[in-house]
Amino acid sequence: MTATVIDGKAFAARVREKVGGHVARLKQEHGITPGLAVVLVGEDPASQVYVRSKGKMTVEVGMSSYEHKLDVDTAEADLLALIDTLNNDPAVHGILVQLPLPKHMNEDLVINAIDPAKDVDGFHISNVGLLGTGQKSMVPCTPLGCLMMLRDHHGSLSGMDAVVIGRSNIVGKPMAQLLLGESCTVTIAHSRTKDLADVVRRADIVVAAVGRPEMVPGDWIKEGATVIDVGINRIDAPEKGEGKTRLVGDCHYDSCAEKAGAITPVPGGVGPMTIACLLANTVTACSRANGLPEPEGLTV
Ligand SMILES: NC(=O)C1=CN([C@@H]2O[C@H](COP(=O)(O)OP(=O)(O)OC[C@H]3O[C@@H](n4cnc5c(N)ncnc54)[C@H](OP(=O)(O)O)[C@@H]3O)[C@@H](O)[C@H]2O)C=CC1
Ligand SMILES: Nc1nc(=O)c2c([nH]1)NC[C@@H]1CN(c3ccc(C(=O)N[C@@H](CCC(=O)O)C(=O)O)cc3)C=[N+]21
Ligand SMILES: [Mg+2]
Repeated sequence: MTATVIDGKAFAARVREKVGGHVARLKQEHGITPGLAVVLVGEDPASQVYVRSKGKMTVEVGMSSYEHKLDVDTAEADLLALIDTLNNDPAVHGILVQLPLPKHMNEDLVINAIDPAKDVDGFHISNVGLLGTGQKSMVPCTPLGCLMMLRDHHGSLSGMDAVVIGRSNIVGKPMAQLLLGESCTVTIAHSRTKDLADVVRRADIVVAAVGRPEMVPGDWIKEGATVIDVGINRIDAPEKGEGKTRLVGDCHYDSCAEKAGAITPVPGGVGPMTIACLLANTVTACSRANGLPEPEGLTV
């Protein structure tokens, strides 16, 4: 079998178009422009690229983008003060603090200082609790993007065996919650899992969120399974020339594509959907903040 390639880049463009439509309506009918504030502490070049592309797409869909770049040695209290200002700024409907934060900061403390209604990452404990109990919340962007692609490809996921590899708070755990919400039978695997190969071989849906380049080989994949590769790993690519690099996922693409029914590529899979869902969450947050009906089809 040769897998259907799930084109996250094209899907993300359609999501952004929908977001753009809602933004235009909010402006025309209500005079409201949704705003997204992104806070970056430090100068990690990869994060800078990512923050820049988020800012560009935010503006492209008609929203206001506010970028705050803080020095790597900024005091935690100063970051908390900025978050407080953004929490109280009526032009800001979504706040994202780029992770990871420098070592001297307490990530939990910082995340939980964000107004949960503006927490477009869905990382605040209040949103985590709402998601876990099946209530309306802000849903983390990466898992939300994965779920949109899975629903689009399969329709109903009810009764499917899903294996999520990775148990981070930002990807693995919320992904598992969403799949449970779709009535999948969900297994969460991690670094202590015994016989990961056997666990993965049972799965109709595999979501890999590990951060280990090409760790999942095709022979772990059940014939016809759907593979969602969240991993973004930059590896050396001497074949492209000296000092060159390329991006790969957590799954070995070629061998997995031979076994899978459908697969997301890296790049061009989950990554673009994450950014599109960030914009979707911002327009959802803006609608809720103004007591307006939520845009349809942009959240779970
Ligand atoms: N496409 C996108 O938009 C995004 C992509 N990413 C990418 O996704 C990947 C995962 O990110 P994140 O969740 O933050 O990563 P974390 O490092 O926070 O978590 C990794 C998880 O993988 C598990 N793990 C590590 N080694 C193994 C192993 N050998 N076998 C099984 N499980 C293992 C860890 O287990 P344990 O808990 O036991 O340590 C942990 O639960 C990264 O490549 C990251 O760059 C992340 C966010 C967004
Ligand atoms: N508070 C917070 N929220 C996040 O959502 C968050 C974060 N911190 N820290 C870092 C991770 C990583 N992440 C990515 C999103 C999109 C791409 C993406 O668009 N990738 C492109 C490739 C980009 C390239 O070429 O480098 C693709 O996969 O096609 C990548 C990575 C969000 N994260
Ligand atoms: Mg992490």
